[in-house]
Amino acid sequence: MQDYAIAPSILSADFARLGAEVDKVLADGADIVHFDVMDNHYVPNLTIGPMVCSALRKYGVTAPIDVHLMVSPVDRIIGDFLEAGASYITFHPEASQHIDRSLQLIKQGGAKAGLVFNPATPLDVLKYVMDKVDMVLLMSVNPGFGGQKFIPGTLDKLREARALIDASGRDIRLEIDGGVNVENIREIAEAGADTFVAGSAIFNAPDYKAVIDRMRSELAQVAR
Ligand SMILES: O=C(CO)[C@H](O)[C@H](O)COP(=O)(O)O
Ligand SMILES: [Fe+2]
Repeated sequence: MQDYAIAPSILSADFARLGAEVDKVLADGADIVHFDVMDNHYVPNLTIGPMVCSALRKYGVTAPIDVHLMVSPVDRIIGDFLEAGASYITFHPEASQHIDRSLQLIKQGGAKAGLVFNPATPLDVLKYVMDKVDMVLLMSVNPGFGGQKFIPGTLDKLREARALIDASGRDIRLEIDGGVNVENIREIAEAGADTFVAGSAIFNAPDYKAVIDRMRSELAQVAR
């Protein structure tokens, strides 16, 4: 059985009660905290930064924190997130002037590094940096907002990314972000994803555990 991970996006959590929300979703079975950083420049929205990541660590969160950077420029914020306790740091290749350098900054700081591909961004650059990547994140919505609808063409792109990752022989997670829910998670896993970001599907539901349990039972039925 594949090692599937469920990563609730705290973008849809109640920010006024963030520590309690993160505790709850982890106690309810989540594996990873997905942390969306938006700068109102690379994307048309503004969210949270390294101080909030650091506050979650001080509050006692020990689970992996998966920092999804939707910021430009990328490099000058990486050090702050390394200090703040990020486990994964991913960024969009369009937002970095030097993709290889940004990946190295993350890895030299002791975090895992990843690249994020928007729905219309080709995977081309991946082959040049495969040896430095620990995570590939495919966006299944245009970045900037939670609660959007999954773009179906992402399934073919997942299959393409899965083939590249398998051919590399490296231990690289394949994460999907945007519009993931109980109804589509199985099909997404069958296309090759192993890490599932879900914001509104979990945090907008009255019972987080019920949603996560249903996601896991869908994943247990994935055809291999
Ligand atoms: O990166 C993101 C948006 O840019 C979010 O992680 C994503 O949209 C999650 O929210 P939802 O599951 O509601 O689509
Ligand atoms: Fe995200």
